[in-house]
Amino acid sequence: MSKTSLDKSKIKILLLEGVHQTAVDNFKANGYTNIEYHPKSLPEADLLKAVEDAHFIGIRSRTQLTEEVFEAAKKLVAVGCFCIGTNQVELYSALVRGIPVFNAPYSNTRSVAELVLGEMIMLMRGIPHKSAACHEGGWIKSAEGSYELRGKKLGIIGYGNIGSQLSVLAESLGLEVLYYDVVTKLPLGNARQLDTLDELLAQSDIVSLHVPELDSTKWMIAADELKKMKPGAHLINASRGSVVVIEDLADVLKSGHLAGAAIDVFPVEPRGNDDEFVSPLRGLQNVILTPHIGGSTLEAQANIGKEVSEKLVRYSDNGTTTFAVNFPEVALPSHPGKHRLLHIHENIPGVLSEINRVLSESNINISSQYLQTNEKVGYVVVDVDVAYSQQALEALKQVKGTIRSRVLF
Ligand SMILES: NC(=O)c1ccc[n+]([C@@H]2O[C@H](COP(=O)([O-])OP(=O)(O)OC[C@H]3O[C@@H](n4cnc5c(N)ncnc54)[C@H](O)[C@@H]3O)[C@@H](O)[C@H]2O)c1
Ligand SMILES: O=C(O)[C@H](O)COP(=O)(O)O
Repeated sequence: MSKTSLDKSKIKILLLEGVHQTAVDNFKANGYTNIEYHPKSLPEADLLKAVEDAHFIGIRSRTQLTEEVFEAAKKLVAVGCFCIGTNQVELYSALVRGIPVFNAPYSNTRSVAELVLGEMIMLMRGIPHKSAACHEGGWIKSAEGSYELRGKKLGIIGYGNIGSQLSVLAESLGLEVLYYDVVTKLPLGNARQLDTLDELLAQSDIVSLHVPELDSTKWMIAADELKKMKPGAHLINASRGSVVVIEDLADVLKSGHLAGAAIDVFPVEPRGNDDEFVSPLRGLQNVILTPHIGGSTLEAQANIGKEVSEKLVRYSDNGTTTFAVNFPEVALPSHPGKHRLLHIHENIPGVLSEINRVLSESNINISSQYLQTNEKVGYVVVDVDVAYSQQALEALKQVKGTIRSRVLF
C-alpha cells in the first residue's frame, strides 16, 4: 500500500449526500480510515465547521462548495464530485488554492438516458394523468391525446454524452432525432443537427434538455422559448433546474399549449428526503415529477463511488491529476525508492527555472520531473532521493509564486 507523508489515519475524508458505500470501501482498502460520512447535505453553518479539518471532500449535486467554504477548508487537498455536474463547485476558488476537483463524467449517462426514454413513452400516452385517475378510483379508457413514439420528432438540446446516448436509444424506437448544440457534433445514426434553438423548438414533438449549468444555459428555456414549441408538445428536463424558468413552464402547461412535461431537476431542491418539495408544477396533469434521480440507479452510484474515490486516492498517493476538471493534468508513474515532491504554483514566468535553481544549489539530484500548466496554475512533480526530500520540500516552499507543496513517500 502506498504511503503519504501524513499518517493516513490522520487524513480526514468528509463524505456528504449519501455517497455510495463503494467509495467508503475503496478509501478503507487504501488505508484511509478517517471517514466522516453524512447521508445528506449539511446546512451551511455545519458544512463550514465540517470542512475545517477535512483533507478530502466528497459531494454530489446538492452541496454548494463556495469561495466561503474553500476559505474555511484550510487543509483541503482535493474535491470529489460523485456525479457528472460540477456547477455546484466554485472551480476557480479551488484552482487558485491548488485544489483539484474530480468527477465521474460517464458513470450515470446510461441511467439518465433510460429514464428519459421511459418518460417519453409515459408522456405521449398520457400515463401520469391516467394513472393518477385510477388511484383515485377513476377510469379514463380513451385513446384521446395518446400517441406512439414511432415517427415522432425528438429534439435534443445538448448533444454530449447523455444527449447522444439518448439519440441512439430513441432511433431504435423509431423516433426521428434532431439536436441543437453550441458545438458542431458528429451525428449518430440518422440524427440531424439544426442550426438554431428556435428551429428545434418549432419542429419537435418532444424536447429533452441535456446541457450543463453555465451562465449561457441559465434560464435558456423561458416563456418565449416555450411558446415557440409545437402546440401539444412535451418538455423533459433532467439536466439542471436553472435551465428552465419553472413558473413559465407551469403557465404553458396550465394553458394547454404543452401537453405534458417530465422534470427531474428544480431551481430549488430539498436538502434531503425529510424536507418538503415545493414547486409550481405540483398537482398539474400529465406532469412527471421526479426527485433528481436521473443518475440514481444502484449500478451508476456503485460505479461513481468507485471511480471518484479511485481518482482521489490516486491523487493522494501518487499525485496524478488526470481527468481533474479544473487543474493541470499530470499522469504519473509510481516512484519506487524515491520521494515525490508536488509543487503547485501560480503560472508566472520563471517558476520552473527557479525550482531547478534551488534544488541544484542544495545539491539535490532530480531523478524525474513533470510539469503541466493551465492559464492560472502550474503543477510540477519532482522525484528525488529519499535522503533529500525534506530539504528539497523546504527549498521548494521558498520559491516565489508557491501555492502549496507536499511530499509523497
Ligand atoms: N438528472 C440527473 O440526475 C443528471 C445526471 C447526470 C447529468 N445531469 C446533468 O446533465 C448535464 C449533461 O450531461 P452530459 O454528461 O451529457 O454532459 P456533456 O458535457 O457530455 O454534454 C453537454 C452538451 O451540452 C452542450 N451545450 C453547452 N451549452 C449549450 C447551449 N447553450 N446550447 C446547446 N448545447 C449546449 C455541450 O456542447 C455538450 O455537447 C450535466 O452537466 C448535468 O448537469 C443530470
Ligand atoms: O450531475 C449529476 O451527475 C446528476 O445531477 C446527479 O446528481 P446526484 O449525484 O446528486 O444525484
